[in-house]
Amino acid sequence: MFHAIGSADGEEEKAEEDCPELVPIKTKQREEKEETSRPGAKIPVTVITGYLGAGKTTLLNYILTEQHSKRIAVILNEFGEGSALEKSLAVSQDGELYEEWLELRNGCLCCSVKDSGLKAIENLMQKKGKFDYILLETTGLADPGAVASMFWVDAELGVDIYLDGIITVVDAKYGLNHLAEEKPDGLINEASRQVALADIIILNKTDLVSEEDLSKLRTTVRSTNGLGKILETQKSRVDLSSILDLHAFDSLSISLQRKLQNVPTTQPHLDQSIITVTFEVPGNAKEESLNVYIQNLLWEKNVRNRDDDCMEVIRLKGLVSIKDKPQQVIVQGVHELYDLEETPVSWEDDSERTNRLVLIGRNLDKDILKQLFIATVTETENQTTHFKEDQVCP
Ligand SMILES: Nc1nc2c(ncn2[C@@H]2O[C@H](COP(=O)(O)OP(=O)(O)OP(=O)(O)O)[C@@H](O)[C@H]2O)c(=O)[nH]1
Ligand SMILES: [Zn+2]
Repeated sequence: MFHAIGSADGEEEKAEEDCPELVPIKTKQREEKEETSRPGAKIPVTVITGYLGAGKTTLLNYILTEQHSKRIAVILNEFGEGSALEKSLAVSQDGELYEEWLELRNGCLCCSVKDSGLKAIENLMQKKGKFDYILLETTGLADPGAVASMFWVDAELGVDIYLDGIITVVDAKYGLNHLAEEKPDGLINEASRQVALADIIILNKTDLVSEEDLSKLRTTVRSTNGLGKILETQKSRVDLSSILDLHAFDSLSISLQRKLQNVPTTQPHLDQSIITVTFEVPGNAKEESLNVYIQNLLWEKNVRNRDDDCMEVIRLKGLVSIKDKPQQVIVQGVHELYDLEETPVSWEDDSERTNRLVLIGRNLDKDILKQLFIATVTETENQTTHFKEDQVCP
């Protein structure tokens, strides 16, 4: 795991008292299940994000109340203003609001937290054996990158859990407005950031829009994130198997190569919008050179496009060939964090070795990014004038 100094410190320490103790409602059936859970197995965490009111809690409530065979621990974000559903979930037998772990009839656990989900997860991990999956809802304005980074950086958590994927719920009616919103400071708006980071994008509330409007939204979302899978729902009713166990961040995603091959470079659909860029460069890269390439983009931020705007990479995914490594290597990046991980798959022969990268972000120029990567593989000087070592972007 590589991360820039000072990049992804969590806002921990706050939610200690939010999730004190589990309400014990033990059943015989549950105890039998506990015995069957494998000791030492890592628990997947799926982060659920999406703009205010998009349908995140609706999705979690659906999962909490539906009958399924999974034992899922759900961490809801702070109670929204007057959301009846959220409150009803958190009401105890004597009608008082609780902020603690509740064990539900279908095997799920539930908790609501105020600030960072990190403490809640630490508390939750003490109840190991009672669940096999964690779903975490972020607040509507959250940058899911920060939440996702938390699972990468926190080594103590890392031994028990892993980030399975990021789901972004988009409001079909207001999603386009949210995506087009211009921030006065020129920063990328939250809605776009959330879509850019997603492995799964759920276009929810399709009952409220015409097929024409839905199609516009679909096109815009696709142009932002060419990699994520798009699902369409009403009341966030989605087949659980299509959103869980994605292994989006680890080397178990063996189908990654095939998946990456089908990702096209997209055209911007909104001013200043985020796009997806993909390219392939044959050959091997030295590990150090590859690190420099990625770090220039994610840390140094000294790569610019033709208009001299800084390239901002939000998500990076790729399959690369590293010199002297027989196995294919996955590269994953979220904001300033990235990771290189060997897959169990070996390159068959040298002629097959290639690097395929997918970058999602703003001001990206495919030709420049590719040219810089070719220089990385061939170990030639950076010919491009768009690489400015001494000019760091704000
Ligand atoms: N018409 C319609 N309404 C929906 C649908 N899904 C959710 N809603 C409603 O939209 C409102 C917001 O849903 P929530 O699930 O609370 O949204 P959220 O993303 O958790 O919202 P915050 O946590 O406040 O950011 C609720 O009143 C839901 O009942 C849908 O498919 N169609
Ligand atoms: Zn909510």
